[in-house]
Amino acid sequence: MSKKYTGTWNSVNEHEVPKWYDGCKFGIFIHWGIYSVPAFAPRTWELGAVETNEEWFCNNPYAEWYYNSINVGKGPSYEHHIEKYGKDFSYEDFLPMWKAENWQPQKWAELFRKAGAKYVVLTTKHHDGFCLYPSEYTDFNCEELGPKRDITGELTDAVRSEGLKMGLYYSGLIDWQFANDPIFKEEDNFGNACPTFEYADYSYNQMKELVDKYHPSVFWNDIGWPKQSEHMMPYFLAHYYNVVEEGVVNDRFNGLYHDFSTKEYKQGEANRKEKWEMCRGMGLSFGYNENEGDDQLISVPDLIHLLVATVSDNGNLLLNIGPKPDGTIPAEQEKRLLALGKWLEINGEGIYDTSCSAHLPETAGDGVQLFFTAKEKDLYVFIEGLSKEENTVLIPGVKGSAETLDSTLNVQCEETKEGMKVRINGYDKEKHIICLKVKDGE
Ligand SMILES: C[C@@H]1N[C@H](CN)[C@@H](O)[C@H](O)[C@@H]1O
Repeated sequence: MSKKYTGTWNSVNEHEVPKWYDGCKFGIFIHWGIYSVPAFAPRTWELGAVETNEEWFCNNPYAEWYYNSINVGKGPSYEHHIEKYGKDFSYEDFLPMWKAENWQPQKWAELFRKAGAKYVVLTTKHHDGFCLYPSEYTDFNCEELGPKRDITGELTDAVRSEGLKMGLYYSGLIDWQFANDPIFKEEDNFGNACPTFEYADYSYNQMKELVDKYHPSVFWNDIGWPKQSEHMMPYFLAHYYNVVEEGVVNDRFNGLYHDFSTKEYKQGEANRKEKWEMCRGMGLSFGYNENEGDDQLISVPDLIHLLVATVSDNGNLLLNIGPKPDGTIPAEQEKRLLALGKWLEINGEGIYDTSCSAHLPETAGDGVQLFFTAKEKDLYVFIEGLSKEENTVLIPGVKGSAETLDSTLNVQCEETKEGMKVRINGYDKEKHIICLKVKDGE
């Protein structure tokens, strides 16, 4: 009998992170919207690398912030807009250009499965207020305008048919249909971006309709929750968990509640003692940015490192894709997803359904890095930084014998007083990080 939650903090605080979310380790974030048409942002900084002050908001690398980037009236995106479209061309004028004419949700879902992802999170309403589902509370949605399809409904069906979990993103506190003063500083707006009871009711009703229509396995709220309806938060959470027993939420609810905490690029703190999730784009943007070609995206080795380092630290990686307005996924992004999937086909046993090991990451000399995960008593050792075909690596404090998850490698082990000395033959750089399994090694 599943637990029934009531609309009190005591009740919802009994909720625990469901095992499926911890075991999944890797998901696909999708930012698709009106902003995918202009698809423009300057390539400046990773979030968290600099202060989010006026310089950030007037040189915002997030292409999905295009509305605000022209609303501030200065900076590269503003100048680009005036030059390419003219000052009388409004953000909403892009809507008829978003046709999704080549969109095949099943192809997306198949690609996500091949990438080794186990869950997906789609933007249902980003800061521009445009809804990627037929909301009862506004006609500013993708069934009435633009693609004229229920994007959320079609993608949810396709994702679930491929055996992946479907999650939904909702911009809880910024909605430029309700409050659209230009944002120059985070503290001025994020804390009270839409300060009306009208918006508080609107957002509560939309969040509830998303739960009731799509039963999302993840409810990924962004920015925060309206102060005017903070007292309603436990009611929303109780309803969500009662409707979606496996449901899980992130930590962007005014710091009042979370199942898992989030990092975004360099912003946020990860504490390996609790479940957390890293989200980022493959470049500096979530929305598709035409300025980000193949050589400006994260490399495959760095992507595999990010996944291994995140998972070994008790995190999940939510890697974003920014589709084009016609519904295709940029080739440079698809290439990286397939490369990650190929690596996971060989090494996924050391990633999926693992937990944090008692062993902390460490260096093993000659630029070799070691990361660890555990699965009950078995220990998985990830070795990064090999360069030669034949390598000898000391794994400090580890005893027993190891086998490699990559059957094309040859591994010999020797027990020494410092730990396990492994000789690895047959390495080449296309293998990136390799993984050894030490039976009963945890
Ligand atoms: C996942 C990211 N979250 C930030 C807010 N920190 C958004 O401003 C950004 O556009 C993206 O949706």
